[in-house]
Amino acid sequence: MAEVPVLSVQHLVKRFGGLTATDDLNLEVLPGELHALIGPNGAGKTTAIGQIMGEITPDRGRILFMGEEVTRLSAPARVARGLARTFQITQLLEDDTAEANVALAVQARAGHSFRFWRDASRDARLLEPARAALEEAGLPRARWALPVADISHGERKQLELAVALASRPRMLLLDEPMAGLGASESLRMTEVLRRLKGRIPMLLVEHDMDAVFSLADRCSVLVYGHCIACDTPDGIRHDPQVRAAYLSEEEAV
Ligand SMILES: Nc1ncnc2c1ncn2[C@@H]1O[C@H](COP(=O)(O)OP(=O)(O)OP(=O)(O)O)[C@@H](O)[C@H]1O
Repeated sequence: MAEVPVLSVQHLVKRFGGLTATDDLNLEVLPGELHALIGPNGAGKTTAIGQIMGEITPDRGRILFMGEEVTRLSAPARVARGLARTFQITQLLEDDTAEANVALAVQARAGHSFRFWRDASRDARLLEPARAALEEAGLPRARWALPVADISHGERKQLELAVALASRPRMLLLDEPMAGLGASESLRMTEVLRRLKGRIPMLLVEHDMDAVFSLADRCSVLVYGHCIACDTPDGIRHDPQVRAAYLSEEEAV
């Protein structure tokens, strides 16, 4: 029997006025798969993630998560089902410590049972899973107690990954985790994602082609909101249509 995809996007359409940002998009992420979503600037990658998370309402089409339709569910309801995302521009509480940011995310997942705990950063029941998530995201221990404002851009990206992991997701949507990182920070993030690979299915939006080609099981290529190819990294690298539309233009291969 064929595997049920973790995520299935079917004939998705989203228009902003006269602009079709998502144009009959079909996409499947299989269990354990790291699936990259690539394409030129403005191709509609972030808009696709927004619709999968329930932050943007599609005009047409369906989204299935774990075989169940979620198209009309709210974003919090999708998070409760196990979807989590990171952002292109990090969204963290600057004055709180790295650890407290993750502890708050654990608290949010725990919901009502922690309603009366005011200080998430002091509760062992929150700190333990928070530290496990920080470990998984590869943030060095020495940085955990620092305010977010005092850590580097690369460390923020790792922290944001830890925040997403704190909700114990069944699937991760990563919107440009390497954006703004230097070469060594990108390599570190690539290694972190490689360690997560296989355990959590991931949809990775990323412009860093070295990272994409070394991590992805399959890549979908988006151009003007439409998927023009879905293949293994090797297949994508040698696809003439993809090279013409995207890769050769960016001199990525
Ligand atoms: N809220 C909005 N209102 C109007 N147009 C929008 C809105 N959000 C996105 N767009 C447009 O939709 C298109 C797709 O944008 P999107 O941010 O999804 O692309 P992207 O592939 O993620 O780009 P990048 O790689 O630069 O992040 C762009 O032309 C963008 O200007």
